[in-house]
Amino acid sequence: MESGSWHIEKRDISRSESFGRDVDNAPETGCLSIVVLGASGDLAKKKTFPALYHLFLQGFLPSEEVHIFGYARTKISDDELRNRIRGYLITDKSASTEHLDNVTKFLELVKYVSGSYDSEEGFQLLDKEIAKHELSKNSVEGSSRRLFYLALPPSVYPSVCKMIRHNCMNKSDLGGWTRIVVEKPFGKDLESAEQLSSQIGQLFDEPQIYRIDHYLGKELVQNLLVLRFANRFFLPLWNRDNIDNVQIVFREDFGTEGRGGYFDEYGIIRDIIQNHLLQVLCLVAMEKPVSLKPEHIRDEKVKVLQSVLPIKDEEVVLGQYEAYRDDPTVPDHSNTPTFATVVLRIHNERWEGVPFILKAGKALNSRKAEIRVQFKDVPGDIFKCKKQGRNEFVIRLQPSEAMYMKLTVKQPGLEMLTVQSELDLSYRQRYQGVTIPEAYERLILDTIRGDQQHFVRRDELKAAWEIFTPLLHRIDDGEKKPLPYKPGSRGPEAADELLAKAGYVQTHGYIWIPPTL
Ligand SMILES: NC(=O)C1=CN([C@@H]2O[C@H](COP(=O)(O)OP(=O)(O)OC[C@H]3O[C@@H](n4cnc5c(N)ncnc54)[C@H](OP(=O)(O)O)[C@@H]3O)[C@@H](O)[C@H]2O)C=CC1
Ligand SMILES: O=C1O[C@H](COP(=O)(O)O)[C@@H](O)[C@H](O)[C@H]1O
Repeated sequence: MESGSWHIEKRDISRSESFGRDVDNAPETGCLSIVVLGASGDLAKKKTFPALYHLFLQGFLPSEEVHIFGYARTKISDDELRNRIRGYLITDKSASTEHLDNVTKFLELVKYVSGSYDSEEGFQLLDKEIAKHELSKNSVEGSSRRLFYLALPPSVYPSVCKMIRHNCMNKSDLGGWTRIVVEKPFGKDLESAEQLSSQIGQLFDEPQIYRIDHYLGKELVQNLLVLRFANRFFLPLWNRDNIDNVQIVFREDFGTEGRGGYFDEYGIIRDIIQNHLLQVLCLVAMEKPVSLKPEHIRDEKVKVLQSVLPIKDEEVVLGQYEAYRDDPTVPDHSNTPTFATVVLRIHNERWEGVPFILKAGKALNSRKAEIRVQFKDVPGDIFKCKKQGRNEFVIRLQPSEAMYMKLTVKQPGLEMLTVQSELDLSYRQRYQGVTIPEAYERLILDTIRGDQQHFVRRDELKAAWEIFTPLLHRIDDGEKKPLPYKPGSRGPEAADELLAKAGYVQTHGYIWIPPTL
């Protein structure tokens, strides 16, 4: 099979082979209604509907049980919504007839309901449509499952949740369920996030709320626990005695591209660092959980977050790319950072003194996300090879998923010379023909299965906002200003200087090249 193409493999939705999944959650069948609120938006068309399509293809959304509803204010017909979605599912003009047929079958499951986010009428109509579908599938009252995916700006979460609670709940607690999925950014600071949490918490119980962070659905992020706790050689090395510094990096080689209005309100720290990168940090730094049960894992993540010390001003570099303000939806005097490097310090026995450097930026020179663990120098270096670089363990989240270990070896030949090389596990090469699922696909499947392991718990979210709120307020008040940088560059030079000050030693003359097949 070609790499990147889809395995069309019918699977039993209730069959769960993953570790750590609660047995209580096991077989879940019955009529399933998936409602995408904000169906007219960017996330819905780019991520949510394509993820649902791929789940459908693999047999996780059987047409005899499932119906998908799009809901938004825009007045369009079922067919107009279907055509919009079709455009994102069929990108290739030479798509096979099988692919076209599959898309058509999938789109037959999709219906559109138009209504506002704060009026009963729209949601009553939605409820009527869901009930009609449930009836047509002979669902017994109380055994139907309703999943509401809020692909919406957070400002409308409270009213939408209220409308769902009052008008669209699964009719009985016997059997079925009602769950809601909420997107980030969940709030703008500690106070607003807590307020949002209380508002939603009054309407839904915590097990019904799925706070999605799509980085938790990425293959190599999901691999972190296995890597750390199922491999003997990482156990003794993963601490302050051996590790000098850790970098968690997100780079994009494009700017805010049509999302300037949204982005300017949030900035790179709220968009990427406070959620995606911090979640990755938790998995890199946490202690071994008692088991793989979601609550055990999330307990350990919260402990890491609560051990993070207040961020020091001198350990932050902000940037804003030139031309960012050319976007007509961005104010002329915007102080919003599109780049940030922030050093976090974890005050516990394992990590005292080890900087965790979180770096994220838009309009940079490349697109990639990775974790770079740099080890300390070898004591008593008889080969005098320190200059060639330190050992590093790199986990490349995207693109070209890989993990590689940079190490020093003898240069092949007659001379006793050392050289930097790597032990390389590149997924495309090692797992040829294996399709790596999209993060959203995995996470939506988890919500259907009732698995909260890869979702953010309320106390986790609170601890995350506690770390960044003071810095965010200083930026919002204009006390801390971003430095300009050229689009297509590495970001402000001051960020590299901060990296060096934090202890990162760059290996010159060595570049890892992903192997080609
Ligand atoms: N787009 C992306 O790549 C990502 C987005 N997210 C998050 O997902 C959520 C949705 O994002 P996205 O799809 O980009 O957002 P959009 O701005 O595209 O909004 C989605 C839909 O919500 C409705 N809407 C927009 N603004 C308002 C408003 N002020 N009041 C009421 N309704 C409004 C519109 O539908 P209508 O007018 O038809 O009702 C729109 O089609 C957000 O929380 C975002 O942060 C998370 C990760 C990535
Ligand atoms: O959440 C977001 O993520 C995307 C990047 O996601 P990725 O999976 O492509 O790495 C980012 O572009 C967007 O600004 C942000 O809201």
